[in-house]
Amino acid sequence: MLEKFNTIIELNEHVAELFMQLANKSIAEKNRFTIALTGGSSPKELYKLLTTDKYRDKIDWSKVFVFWGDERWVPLESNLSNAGEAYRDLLNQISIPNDQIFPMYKEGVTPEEYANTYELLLNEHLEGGKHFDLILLGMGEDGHTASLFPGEAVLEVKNKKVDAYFLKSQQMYRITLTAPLINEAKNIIFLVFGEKKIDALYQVLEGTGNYQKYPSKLINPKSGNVYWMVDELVASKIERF
Ligand SMILES: O=C1O[C@H](COP(=O)(O)O)[C@@H](O)[C@H](O)[C@H]1O
Repeated sequence: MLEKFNTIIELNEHVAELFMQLANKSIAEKNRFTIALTGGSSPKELYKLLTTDKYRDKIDWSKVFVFWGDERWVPLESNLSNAGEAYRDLLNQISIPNDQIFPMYKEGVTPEEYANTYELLLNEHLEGGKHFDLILLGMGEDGHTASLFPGEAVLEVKNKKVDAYFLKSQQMYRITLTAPLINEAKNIIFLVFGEKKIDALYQVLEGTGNYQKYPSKLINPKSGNVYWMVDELVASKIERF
């Protein structure tokens, strides 16, 4: 489902409403809500919005279990840490038990070891060991999502839920949910806006390039919903509007 908004403010309001509805529905039905957060710049305003009076106390955060879609292998104090950003913008402002938050980073272990541990955490906490209630995703200017980067072997991984690898182009380790696991989610929300991503969005949604070139093309949930939340500017090449 592709939804276009005149402004990024309207887009974030709409996503915050949807987030609240999905959380409340899931908590009413099964007493918990499992989410994977995204990093980068795209979710910043959404996270802040969720801490405002309009949303903060309308979600029972004590029933929310927070994971990440991907992470740069850096300590949470680093300004490159996706988890660190989410703590600052959202998690430190809400009443959520600390043992329900699972950053994708741990001091003293290798990224590969922690990918295996994270997989066990997912087995334990997700419905059926694999179904997130909601995964938030961003998309880079190169069409990557989570840490599924163009041309990387991680794009072909089928037998793991979480993978870690050294991303040469950025000279750092990345850890990420794999595409098969992401596609088991009940709901996926992509947040994509701004002029710099016009071409990537067009290529992913309407272009002929394959997923090795535009990894976001891998995201196609088996039976869940995928919402592409875009602003007018980024969608300017998309013909279906
Ligand atoms: O490296 C990453 O980039 C993507 C996109 O970031 P954005 O700044 O363009 O929103 C992000 O979704 C991912 O979590 C992050 O690790």
